[in-house]
Amino acid sequence: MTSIHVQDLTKDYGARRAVDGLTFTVRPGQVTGFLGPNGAGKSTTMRMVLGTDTPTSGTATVGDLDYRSIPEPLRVVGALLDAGAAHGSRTARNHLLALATANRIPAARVDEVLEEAGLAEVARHRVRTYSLGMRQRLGIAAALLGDPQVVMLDEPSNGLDPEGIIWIRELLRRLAAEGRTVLVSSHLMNETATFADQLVVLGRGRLLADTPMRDFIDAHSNPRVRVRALESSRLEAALTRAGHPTERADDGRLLVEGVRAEQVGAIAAREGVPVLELADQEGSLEKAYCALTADDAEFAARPATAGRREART
Ligand SMILES: Nc1ncnc2c1ncn2[C@@H]1O[C@H](COP(=O)(O)OP(=O)(O)OP(=O)(O)O)[C@@H](O)[C@H]1O
Repeated sequence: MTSIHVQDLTKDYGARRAVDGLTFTVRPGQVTGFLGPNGAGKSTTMRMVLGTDTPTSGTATVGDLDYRSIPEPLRVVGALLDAGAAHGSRTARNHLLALATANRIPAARVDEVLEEAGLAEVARHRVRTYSLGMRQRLGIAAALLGDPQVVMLDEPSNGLDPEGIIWIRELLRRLAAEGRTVLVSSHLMNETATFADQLVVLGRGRLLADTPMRDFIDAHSNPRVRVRALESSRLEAALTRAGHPTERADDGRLLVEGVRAEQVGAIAAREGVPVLELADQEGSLEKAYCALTADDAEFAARPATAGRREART
């Protein structure tokens, strides 16, 4: 089993520290979402894993090996870092054939990945005629070419249409189910929530979180309950007396912040109010992410009066 190990990794570009003492491990058999505001250091970290950037200090290895020392790297690590990497005057098929030859991958595999990426019909078209989404699919096809144990994709949904986004989601889930190590950066939180098991979150080059996605959402969201009752006003009054002020949703349901369904159910029962519907509202990854990273966005618009949060998990 091959993991990605990042250990005390730091990268300076002149006076700018892009990655700052990062340590985390990306494990096989799950999809790890790699999140962080613009400029947080995700791409730089991925480039150091791939050996295209050299760390200022620390290490980034794949299965304990420096990427540059892996003899046929595409067979071990497949990566999409820059969808514009294919030469425009080449056909997609020739682009992949060149990569396959350099890594002693059979040519038949080229047609397999073109098929898998939905590009079989346009495989003999020049890459310069491709849309952004098609280039993205080609980059993903290239990443899969060597049937690698480790797959690392930087913003794979970029430019994809809704069908492409579903394709990517299913592909990532399948790669993880096959026991591969999958690291995926994204700015699309709702999208990430559909495929990630684990999250690594950066802010200004530092590690803000490395945790299962469910735990991350629970830790950074307030519990909230939605309830529909026959005598809403009576329940509302009882909840307020118990220290749980309510809000009324447009559909007449009550929304109660900071409690669990069982607490609301118990109060309703004590009050003798018949409850028609009662549910905990799941926190969203987007809200949890924004709560964590609000102060760490390098390029965020923020009100002049915004103060820094004291506590951070
Ligand atoms: N080649 C480079 N030369 C100088 N500075 C760089 C270089 N590459 C990245 N940086 C800087 O390093 C920081 C981290 O950038 P990086 O692209 O890794 O962030 P990111 O998290 O991938 O951002 P985004 O989500 O916008 O892609 C930024 O401040 C960026 O300007």
